[in-house]
Amino acid sequence: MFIYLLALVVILSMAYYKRFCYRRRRKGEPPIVPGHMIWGNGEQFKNDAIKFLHDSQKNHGDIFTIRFFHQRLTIIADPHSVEAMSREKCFDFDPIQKQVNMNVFSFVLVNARKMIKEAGKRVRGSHLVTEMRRYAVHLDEAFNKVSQGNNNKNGCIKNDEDSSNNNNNTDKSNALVNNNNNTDKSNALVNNNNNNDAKSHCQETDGLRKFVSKTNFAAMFYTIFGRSDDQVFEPQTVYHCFDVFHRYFNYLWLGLPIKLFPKAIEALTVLCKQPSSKKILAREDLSDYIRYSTEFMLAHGQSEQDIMGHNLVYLHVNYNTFRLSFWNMYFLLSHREAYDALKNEVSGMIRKKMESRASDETGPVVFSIKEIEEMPVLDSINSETLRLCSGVFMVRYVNEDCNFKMNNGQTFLVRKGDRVAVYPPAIHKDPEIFEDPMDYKYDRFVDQKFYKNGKQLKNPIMTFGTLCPGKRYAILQAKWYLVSQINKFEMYICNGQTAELDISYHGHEILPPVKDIDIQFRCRENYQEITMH
Ligand code: HEM
Repeated sequence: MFIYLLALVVILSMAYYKRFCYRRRRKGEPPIVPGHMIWGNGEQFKNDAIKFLHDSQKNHGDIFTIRFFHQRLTIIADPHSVEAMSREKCFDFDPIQKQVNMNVFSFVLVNARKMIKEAGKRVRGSHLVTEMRRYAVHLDEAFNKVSQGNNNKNGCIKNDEDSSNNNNNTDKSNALVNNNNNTDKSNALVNNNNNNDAKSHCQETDGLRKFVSKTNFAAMFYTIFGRSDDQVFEPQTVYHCFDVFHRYFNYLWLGLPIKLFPKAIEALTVLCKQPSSKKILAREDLSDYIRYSTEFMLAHGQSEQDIMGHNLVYLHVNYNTFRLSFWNMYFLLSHREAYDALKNEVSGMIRKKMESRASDETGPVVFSIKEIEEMPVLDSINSETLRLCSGVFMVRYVNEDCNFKMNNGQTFLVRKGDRVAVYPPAIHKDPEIFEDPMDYKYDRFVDQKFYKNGKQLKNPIMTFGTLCPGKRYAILQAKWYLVSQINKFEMYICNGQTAELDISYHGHEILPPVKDIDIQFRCRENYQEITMH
């Protein structure tokens, strides 16, 4: 009996292998990277994705096919061919977007192409200006709220008088300065940054990630959905539930049933406790994106559950901006030369604007979107974070057998039903493109061009793929967050703690840290109020 069972198992395994895993390379197809009989290249990828892809590129060239179980992925490793991949008609993003909507958030978006195209306009042009203004206001409120912590009941006070009143934490003050070896006393923006002053100011302790969630994520959340007194669908609850839910994202995306993950069900149940679409639409300060998409979905007969699913997808894409802001802050705080360079850039601009003011002019100093976008140090800092922290695959489904022409003129046959992908993290860490690619260099992108095989890269940072409609909006929010943060707060990492990227999240646009780190912060004295128009 045992022999028969064993024979059956062997026959079934061979049939599975032949049907799903075995493939003979056809003439003209990209080389196949050898892997395990059953799970293909999964383990090599999991152990060290970047090394595995760099080695495969060295051994097989700029295009090759790998396999995760039965799923084949043709990797385009040549950065110059990304544009061609993006333009290729037989490579389709829709099935990928449908897979996320269905497998992770349980809904199908009707007339998805039109909706995404039109809704995407709601974070560009004049909408971008409106949304950024809203974000700046919510961020200010969030900053005031965090600075009204245990020690500083008055929040951010903009004058000298608070210095003696709130001093009830001398020990921490000393620790704060000593731990971080901060020697900067260089300009007005940070004129209280030395031991004596530190003693006379109160500060708060928190996790950096927690701090960014209470400020950046909260401001994004209110910008998206408007303000409300909802007890469940509010930033901190949603942030915590997303944090749990995201741990299972890759499994769900690949099609594993959510029933296998009780914690994901628990988190999703809370995330779905949203107000009705009618209630959300009644909010005057609702974002243009959610207003448009909700009205579109209602007009196409979609259910309340579908609309909730879409709201979560939108929060999910925005969550990347929160992760980006965490890393931006972390790198700044752990590289004081970067911190000081940005601080000087911000204070220099504020000073210049103050000097050109009429003597009776008061109120916040106003930055335009263009000014924020054109700050070279800020731009480089943000690009460097995007380079180091992205984990995303840019994937397309192959909807028919086709010949794909690489940038160098070579043509390869790609099979219907496979997927093609670019893996930006491997390009971002290519030592031929970026010198010392594993190092953080805050000014790496200041007036620099990047080359591969002697040819300049059009887009050295590919964290947003080619399709993301929110790229400019997300970058602008992340930049404004840094400018406002550095203008308003002093912040230090406690006891030289370090944060590590959690590579088990590979596939997510921006990777989260393995764990949070402790920070101390306080509101600057005499900071100049700023705003964006
Ligand atoms: C740091 C923040 C963000 C990152 C890193 C990011 C990254 C990405 C990436 C890699 C893709 C796939 C693109 C491709 O394969 O070519 C994508 C798609 C998308 N992103 Fe973003 N994104 C971010 C923020 C946002 C924001 C704020 C929005 C809000 C509008 C947004 C909306 C979308 C949408 C709607 C798609 C699907 C596009 C389509 O189906 O054509 N993203 N994003």
